[in-house]
Amino acid sequence: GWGYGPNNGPESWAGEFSIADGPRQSPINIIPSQAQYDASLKPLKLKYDPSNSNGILNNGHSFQVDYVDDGNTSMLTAGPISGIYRLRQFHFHWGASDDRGSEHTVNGIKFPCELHLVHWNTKYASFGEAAGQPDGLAVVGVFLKIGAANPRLQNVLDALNAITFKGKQNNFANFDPKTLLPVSLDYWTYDGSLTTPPLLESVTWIVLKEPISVSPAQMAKFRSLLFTGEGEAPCCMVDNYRPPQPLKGRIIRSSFK
Ligand SMILES: NS(=O)(=O)c1ccc(O)c(NC(=O)NCCCCO)c1
Ligand SMILES: [Zn+2]
Repeated sequence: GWGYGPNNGPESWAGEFSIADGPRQSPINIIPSQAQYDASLKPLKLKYDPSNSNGILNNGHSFQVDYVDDGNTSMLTAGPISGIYRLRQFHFHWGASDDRGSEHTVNGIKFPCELHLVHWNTKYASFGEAAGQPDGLAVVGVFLKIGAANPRLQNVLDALNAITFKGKQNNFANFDPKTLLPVSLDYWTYDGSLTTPPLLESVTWIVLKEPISVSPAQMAKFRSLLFTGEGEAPCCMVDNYRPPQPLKGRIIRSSFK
């Protein structure tokens, strides 16, 4: 199956997923000077209920924290979207070293890690249905930048010891993902896709301008995970990022001047 290795990585995904060469693929390189300020863009409204957190899973590509999404208790509204989008999960992408790891880049700069908070449009009946619709998903992307240790990350990182191997999951209760957001919710937004197969072109991307901090020691915790399952030859879960894709005429809008 697809992955991030030399034989099954992003350069090979078009073989099985032809949309990989589609018109609205993600991630992209964001050039702030070329983004268009849109005064009609509203501030993001995020309302999360920590009691909805429903476990942490090593899915063999990243790890994700899943949320109960059978009600409108954890949701994203306003910003560039209309209607209510429910939080489904959050996950990260990171590098083998601090000089790479993010999926979106800014003026060609790679960050060591990128957080994705995944939401789906409640005009559809489920995440799965929404994922196939052009306005089905909204993902908030947050860059992590090397600096002081981030205490907000620590609960998540401490939970990784129990999910080293692909397929491992554990309880992860009462976590408010709002605590992972930076002070400013200024954002860039554009129409894009899932950054992993099936690469569906159903994502309104909302990338925050302000990064959050992560220390080198905390980055090492991300890199302690494995792509591989128990009993398999171990392969470190690192460099699980897709590089930037062609913009193909898309406009990036900014919520800020
Ligand atoms: N990186 S992303 O654009 O925010 C993103 C958000 C939600 C997703 O569902 C995926 N991709 C996905 O689920 N692929 C199926 C198997 C993956 C592991 O089971 C990617
Ligand atoms: Zn992602």
